[in-house]
Amino acid sequence: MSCAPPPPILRLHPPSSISPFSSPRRPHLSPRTCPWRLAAAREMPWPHVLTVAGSDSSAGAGIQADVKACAALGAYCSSVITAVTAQNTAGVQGVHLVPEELIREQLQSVLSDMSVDVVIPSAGIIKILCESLQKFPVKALVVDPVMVSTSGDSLSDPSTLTYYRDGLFAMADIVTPNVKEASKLLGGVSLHTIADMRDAAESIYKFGPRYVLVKGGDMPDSSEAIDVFYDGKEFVEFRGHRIKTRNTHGTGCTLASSIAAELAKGSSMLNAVQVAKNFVESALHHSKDLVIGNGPQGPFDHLFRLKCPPYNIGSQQRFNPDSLFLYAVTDSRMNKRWGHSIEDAVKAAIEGGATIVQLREKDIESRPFLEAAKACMEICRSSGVPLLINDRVDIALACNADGVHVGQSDISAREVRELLGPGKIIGVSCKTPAQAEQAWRDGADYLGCGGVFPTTTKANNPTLGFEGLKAVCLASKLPVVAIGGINATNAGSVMELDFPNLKGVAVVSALFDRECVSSETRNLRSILASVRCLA
Ligand SMILES: Nc1ncnc2c1ncn2[C@@H]1O[C@H](COP(=O)(O)OP(=O)(O)OP(=O)(O)O)[C@@H](O)[C@H]1O
Ligand SMILES: Cc1ncc(CO)c(N)n1
Ligand SMILES: [Mg+2]
Repeated sequence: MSCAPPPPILRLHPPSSISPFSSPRRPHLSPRTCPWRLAAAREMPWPHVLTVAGSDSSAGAGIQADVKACAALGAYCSSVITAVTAQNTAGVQGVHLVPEELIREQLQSVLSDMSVDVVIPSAGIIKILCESLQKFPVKALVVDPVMVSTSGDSLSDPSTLTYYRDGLFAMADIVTPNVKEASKLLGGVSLHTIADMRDAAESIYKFGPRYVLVKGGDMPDSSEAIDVFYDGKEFVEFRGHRIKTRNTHGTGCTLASSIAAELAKGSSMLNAVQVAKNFVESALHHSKDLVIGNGPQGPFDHLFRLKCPPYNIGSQQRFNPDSLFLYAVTDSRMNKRWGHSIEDAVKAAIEGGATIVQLREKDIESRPFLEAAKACMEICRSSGVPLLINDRVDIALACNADGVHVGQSDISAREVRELLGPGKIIGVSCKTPAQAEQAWRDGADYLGCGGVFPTTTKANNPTLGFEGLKAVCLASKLPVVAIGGINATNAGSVMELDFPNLKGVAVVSALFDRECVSSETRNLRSILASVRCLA
């Protein structure tokens, strides 16, 4: 149903895969002596975390957890081993430190060869670390002050405390003690309540890190797992469901390396912590009945998503908030009115330059809906445009859609995330800052905010106006797409609002309640582009 010659459309290319590199005997390199390094970095920057930590023979914590968590979240993880521990699901049986000279050599080997974004350092190597980071600066340091494991075993000698407090913390972007570690760092104060955790975060902040996260995984008698975040001014409580399982060995290491992976990928600190917390919770949920070892505390499966059907088919693109620029939302009644099939309407919207598509089909039976969704997936995949399904998680799972959009009365984003897993896009319709806050806590990727203008698409939908849109945008760190009554006449004025997280407009009738969907979309896209360039 093309009505005019199509102009070039936006194509989002999936990242290509990482190439193997570095033989074990390659000499130390410097960027000056290896020009191919710079060229490769420009073509394919790959998020890279270096963990400096101990090996855990049971492979649930330490280096092994870091490598698995980073792999699961799409970052490369190199490792400098500082200690070899003998441990299993019953506890820690032995710790043997690696000689300082060999730690120095490992650091030099990795940092001289690879572009590292984020380092997770350990205590006792501050001097060597400072020397290395002067030569090879990185974006961030995530310090997990490993002293006491969840099993209650000590993993460090008493001098470690001083190393952290008087050295490493001042260099850290974030430090992530558990409650027992926070207590030790503060001379043995007892931590029983959220208020105690806040006080502890405030006191630890004075040692010099930019952010503190006091983890509450080991707080007894709580139905929630609550971590307290402090940025020097404000506190944020990260609340998650407490998963009933024995398999919590390595949650702390996993949380720290997941934060590092997200920072390496370019996230802000708050988002990195939120993604990391959601990841740990999902991993525990999917591993709650796993039986590995005979002791009281087992490991969990970091790569749980490989076993979930939606993830093992092809490679998923990461969500790019810029794809919200021109968001086309279908409506079967409108398609019927104009004699368009869903597939034709989607094809035409993409031809016209839609950057993301949502199938919002309220009056269609499940089977024809799934068939149309599968056909639309093919169209969208081949154009690099993400396809989301409104509300119907079952349809999204069955057609392996890129995500789901839910409203306030649909199942929550947190539950959708449990079903879809961490790789999919989840959007939530929000009208208020409180709803936006909840969506962010539930692990949403973006917010749909409206109706900005009066609309006939949705009955009984209060109009928020620019003020309501502004309140939601300012209250949230998530990307926002404006929706409701947006058309060629008013779209420019929405984009002119220029809130940093307002990424685009979502449109139903101005695209689909028209004869020629592609030319309407093209026209709207050029209006948006005249106000704001797509980054
Ligand atoms: N049972 C659970 N259910 C959900 N989340 C949990 C659970 N246990 C821990 N967490 C979460 O895991 C993360 C790590 O917290 P925790 O306090 O267990 O760290 P840790 O004691 O340093 O871990 P470890 O020593 O086992 O590596 C936190 O975000 C915490 O809220
Ligand atoms: C090696 C190592 N590092 C960290 C932890 C904390 O869980 C552990 N148990 N083992
Ligand atoms: Mg713990």
